[in-house]
Amino acid sequence: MRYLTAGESHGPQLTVIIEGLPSHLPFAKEKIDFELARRQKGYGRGRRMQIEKDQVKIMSGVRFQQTTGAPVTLVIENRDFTHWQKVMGVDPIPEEAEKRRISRPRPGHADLNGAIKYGHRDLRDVLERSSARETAARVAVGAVARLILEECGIKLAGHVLRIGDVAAEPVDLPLEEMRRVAEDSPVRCLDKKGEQAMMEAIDRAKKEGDSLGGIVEVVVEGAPVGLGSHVHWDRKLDARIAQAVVSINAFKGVEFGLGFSMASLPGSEVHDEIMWEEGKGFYRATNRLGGFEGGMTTGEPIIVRGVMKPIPTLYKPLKSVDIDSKEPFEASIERSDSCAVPAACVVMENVVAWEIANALLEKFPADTMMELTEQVKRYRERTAQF
Ligand SMILES: Cc1cc2nc3c(=O)[nH]c(=O)nc-3n(C[C@H](O)[C@H](O)[C@H](O)COP(=O)(O)O)c2cc1C
Ligand SMILES: C=C(O[C@@H]1CC(C(=O)O)=C[C@@H](OP(=O)(O)O)[C@H]1O)C(=O)O
Repeated sequence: MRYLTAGESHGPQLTVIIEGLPSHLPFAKEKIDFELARRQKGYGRGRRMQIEKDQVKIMSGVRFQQTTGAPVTLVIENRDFTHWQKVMGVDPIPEEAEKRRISRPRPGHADLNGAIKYGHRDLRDVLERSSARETAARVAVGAVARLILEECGIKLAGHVLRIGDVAAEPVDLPLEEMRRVAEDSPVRCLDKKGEQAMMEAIDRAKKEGDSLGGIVEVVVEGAPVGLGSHVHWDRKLDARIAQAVVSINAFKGVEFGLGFSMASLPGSEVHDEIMWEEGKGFYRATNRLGGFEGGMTTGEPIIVRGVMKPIPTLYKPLKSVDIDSKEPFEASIERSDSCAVPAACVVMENVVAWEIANALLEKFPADTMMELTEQVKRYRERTAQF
């Protein structure tokens, strides 16, 4: 499968085309809209989220609530466009565009590099596309992937482990419960004390005109052994997930299982001992590697964490240089998120879902969902007997 997204943050809409979906996938629009609504929530978001009400319009590839096998086109409207038509319409009004031209790049955003690379004198030509508004499109794609995973008995959930200097206490919950507790939390945190402290940290940062990043964890259960491959670098599924996670706006790092702490541990405290049981087949005694060996799933839960840097647009300005006058300035801004880690958690869940669904369809090529689910079922039976 593959997909493309298009659309600017303040343009009329985001558009997604997904190609390679099997036919007869029950296409539940309400489940896609549910994921989009989840992404809009979260403590620390700015005013833009009060304007948008993200929902997909299905424009192709679906009839009578099922995929046909043809490319699926989804559209998400930008309600804010009505306020930006003069500068974002196809026929912009030159005086208006000049009046609202941006020449002051923000440290930490794509503004300056993008302008130099693409030769723009209006930084809007960069920021419109580099905006994390695009993650709404990727969440819609991931939500479609989740529909496939659901049919194949694969589930996932995400939660926030850290915001700024506040770390959540470890809470061990079954996946469904984890999902429910995270959903009820304004910061998607499983630990109630941590949740409160995180919200206070966001309030403090906001008051000081600053922003916060954090750490998000996603857990996937039910992925069969052997998704991905050791035979070539670009077929390693952990590597693909890593790319997908670091491609989320402001994500700077990724780790699996014990992650970076593996560096200071001996092998005997990192590798997961192999066990075997009649009927169940092979399994690991522990899951310290987070579900991957050799770029392939082990059959244990996938545990992946991503780190998000603090939001670059600050009310407390950082020093920068105007691209026209070359004079230093301290930026002032209209609006921004102070912390988008809870929203980014939903984005991460969905980009991971896409990578797993894609790997599933590489291992079990299928034109129809019946072909896919049958292959997965037979393979699970075979691997239990291995
Ligand atoms: C859900 C989400 C919301 C974001 N909101 C903002 C925002 O309001 N203001 C901002 O400057 N950056 C925001 N960002 C981060 C920028 O989009 C990101 O830092 C920018 O595209 C530069 O890319 P990089 O940080 O990956 O280098 C957000 C990121 C995510 C995932
Ligand atoms: C629009 C979204 O996030 C935006 C991501 C973003 C950025 O620079 O990444 C900047 C802000 O945009 P605006 O300046 O219009 O308020 C966020 O609101 C969204 O998540 O849907």
